[in-house]
Amino acid sequence: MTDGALASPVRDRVAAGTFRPVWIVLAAVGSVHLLGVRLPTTAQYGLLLGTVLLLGLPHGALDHLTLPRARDEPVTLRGIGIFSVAYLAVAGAYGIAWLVAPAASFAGFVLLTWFHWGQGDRAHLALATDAAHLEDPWVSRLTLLVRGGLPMVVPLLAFPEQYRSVTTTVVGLFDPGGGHWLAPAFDPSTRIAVGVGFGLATVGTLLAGHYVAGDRRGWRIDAVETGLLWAFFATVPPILAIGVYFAVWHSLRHLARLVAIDETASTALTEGATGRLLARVGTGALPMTVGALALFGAIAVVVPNEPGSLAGVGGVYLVLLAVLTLPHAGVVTVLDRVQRVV
Ligand SMILES: CC1=C(/C=C/C(C)=C/C=C/C(C)=C/C=O)C(C)(C)CCC1
Ligand SMILES: [Fe+2]
Repeated sequence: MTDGALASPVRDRVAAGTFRPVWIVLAAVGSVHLLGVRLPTTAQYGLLLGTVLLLGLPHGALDHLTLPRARDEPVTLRGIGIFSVAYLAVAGAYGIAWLVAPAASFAGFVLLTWFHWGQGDRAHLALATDAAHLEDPWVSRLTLLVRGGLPMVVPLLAFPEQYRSVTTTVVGLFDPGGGHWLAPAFDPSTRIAVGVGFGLATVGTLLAGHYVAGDRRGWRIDAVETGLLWAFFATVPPILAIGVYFAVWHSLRHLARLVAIDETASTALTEGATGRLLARVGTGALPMTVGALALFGAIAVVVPNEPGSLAGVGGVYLVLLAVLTLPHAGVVTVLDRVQRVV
């Protein structure tokens, strides 16, 4: 067990809710696609936009409460005020970067997500399982690299055209044709090299984990999930795949982590009081979710080229996620240290 592992009744509930049911959802979506079913792109964007309310935005809307709760410190109005100003300053600086250099900001967004989703998965493994293999610092870093890379790299290998179209749409909000210098990323030779490299990193990381900790349950869960995510992102078109993953994988795991450090919520969880649990999480996340929605509207107005389609609105949403994820990943990085995940 790692230092930060949760108390066991909470941990068992978190594990029960975040592993198997979510694997089933991904496997079901993947299987339907293997049978040849395809959702129209607008429906895929619609589902991605559903994460505005469905777990996605709300998962970051508790950031202002996260560190005080993790450190067992009181939440004060003054603390929230200072936190919010700093948070918006970081988000705002990244927003300006989007205006100045949209293509580089997009590339930065993919790398930021790679890091952040990797750190999220690593923490969940460390906290919800006996992931002894993560106690090795190199296996821990490599696991972040592999887990975060799955949603960012595998779609590039399997669905380069949709990847390119999302890139063009998002960058095009700022500068039509501005995604030009990202074009080499979509060349077959780049994709083959990235695919081989990432495949080797995946296998190498799992082997190294097995080597340092043996065939333990936490490692087996890691291996099963890594295989499942490879298959999922190789099968399901990325706008849809990322929408599903963002809600039921990344956000659900993060929210479960926050429930575990909130006594009111974790008591409701262990007592099976679902209504009370949802009310607690929902009321906590409501104000900042509303704030994020206002920012969504503001970005739609500020981008130089007004979004003229559902894809454009989806693009604005991705820019919103980008600017919010920078300070959010900062909070999670500190949380990882407080909970001794790293
Ligand atoms: C939709 C989509 C993409 C990127 C999505 C990203 C980067 C989402 C990030 C969300 C975050 C960081 C949420 C907060 O945790 C790709 C892979 C570029 C191409 C295909 C479709
Ligand atoms: Fe997150």
